Parts: sequence; C-alpha cells; structure tokens
Amino acid sequence: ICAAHWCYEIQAKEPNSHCQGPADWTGDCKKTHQSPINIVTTEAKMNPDLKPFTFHGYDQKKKWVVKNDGHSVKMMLGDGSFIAGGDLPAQYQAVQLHLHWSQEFDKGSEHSIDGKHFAMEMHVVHEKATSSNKAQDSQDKNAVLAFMVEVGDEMNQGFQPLVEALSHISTPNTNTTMKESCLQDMLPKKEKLVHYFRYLGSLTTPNCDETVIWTVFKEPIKLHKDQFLKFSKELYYDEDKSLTMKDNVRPLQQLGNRQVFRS
Ligand SMILES: Nc1nc(-c2ccc(Cl)c(S(N)(=O)=O)c2)cs1
Ligand SMILES: [Zn+2]
Repeated sequence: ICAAHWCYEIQAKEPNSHCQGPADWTGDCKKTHQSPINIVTTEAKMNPDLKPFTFHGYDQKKKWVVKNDGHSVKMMLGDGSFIAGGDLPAQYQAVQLHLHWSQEFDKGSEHSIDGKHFAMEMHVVHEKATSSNKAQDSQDKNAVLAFMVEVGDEMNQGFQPLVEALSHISTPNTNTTMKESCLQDMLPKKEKLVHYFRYLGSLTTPNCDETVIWTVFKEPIKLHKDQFLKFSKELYYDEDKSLTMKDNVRPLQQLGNRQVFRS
C-alpha cells in the first residue's frame, strides 16, 4: 500500500507496523489550535452566554447502524437529530457517535480535567446545518459534545444495545444494526448537562481540521465495569485479531493562546 494510513501509538509501535503514529500525523495535525487538551478548571472563564443545549430527535428510538472503522466504534446518526443552544451559532446536525478508551480506568479519555483522565470519552459529532453550500472549512463547521465515562458497579441500560453489538463488529470495516435504542438514554440526565467547558479546537483524528467547537460536559456517564471491558475485549484494530482495540487516544495538545470557558 502506498500511502501509510494513520494510527495510534499502540499500533505504530508494533513490529512491522507501517502506519503513521500521532507524531507523524499530517494535515493540520501540527497546527496550534489542536485537540484534545487538559482543562484546568480554575483557569476556565465563566461565560453567561453558555446556556443549556436543546436536543432535538435525541429521544427517537432507532435501530442505529454501528461500525468498527479500524479506529473506534462509530454509530451512524444520519440526519434526524440535531442540537441548538449552548451558545452555538446555528443548529448542528448529529452525524456520528464514537468513543475513545483504554483498558485501565484512568487513561482512556482524550481530554483530561485538572490532569484526571477517565476510562472512556464519548464524542457526538455534529455538523453545522446550513442550507447553502457556504464555505464549510470554517472554525465552526463541527460541534462535538464530549462526555467522560466513569466505571462503576451499576449497569447502564442505555448503553446495552451498543455493548451487545460489539461482538458482531470485532474486525475493522464491519457493520451491524443495533437493537432499537435512543441517544438520550446514553447521555447523563438533561438537567445534569448545564455545566460544561467550551473551547475551539480540532478533530482529534487526522487531518485534525481546526473546525470544532468543543463542549466537554462535567457530568460523566457511568458504565458497569463489564460493559466497559467489552470494548477492549470484543474489538480489534486488525483483521487478524492480533491487536485488541484500546488506547485509541490522541496525546494531549498545547492550549497555546486559547481561552477555555465554562457555563
Ligand atoms: N474513528 C474516527 N473518528 C473520526 C472523527 C471524525 C470527526 C471528529 Cl470531530 C472526530 S473527534 N475524535 O474529534 O470527535 C473523529 C474519523 S474516523
Ligand atoms: Zn473522538
């Protein structure tokens, strides 16, 4: 294969791996407004414009298609759900939901809060809903809602349809259809979603386009340990099932001259 594909450090350090680890990612990955970052809560500036979000279509029960794309597990959300509010400049259509994780409880999230990493981080990726085909490489093309995931001893019923689908998509480029589920049941309760951090950054995967309005919620999602462990147990990075999928986490990036805000 000519162009080496991008991958995470855990894959790049494998003998005979020909993929490009995070240090070699190209595109905009070496620019200065990158993600993820460590959020220092005492330096986050209160912003009264950061109102609660409104979630539209997040309560629709659907049989989502979910895939192993070789980097993560990704639920394809199509164009039914969208968000507004949260000081966003427009409505943003939900495109896909995916996660980042490790096998340990304290190193699977991409963002960290006061230096603390969580077991997983869930990203709900949205695109600005514009009618015209206005230049879409703008700084606010994407809005990602990021949720930290903690491990506890309670089953999270809302996550079961996703967890049960994992064994059907263990190798890259496989899809399956989940049992009926609704996005709302995968999120913390709405009233807990008023507190969040906000900053401008990038995709955490190549080409690391600096087009993302990031929202990192304070309230974590809680999964049972067995649900959490299924991700690194059932999923693989490669067809030969030689490397289980975990540590699909980009290293922290410099905040530089950016300000983090808080609601
Ligand atoms: N597994 C893959 N994830 C992406 C992707 C696309 C858009 C975005 Cl915004 C992100 S992230 N991690 O910044 O939320 C990831 C492509 S391939
Ligand atoms: Zn992500």
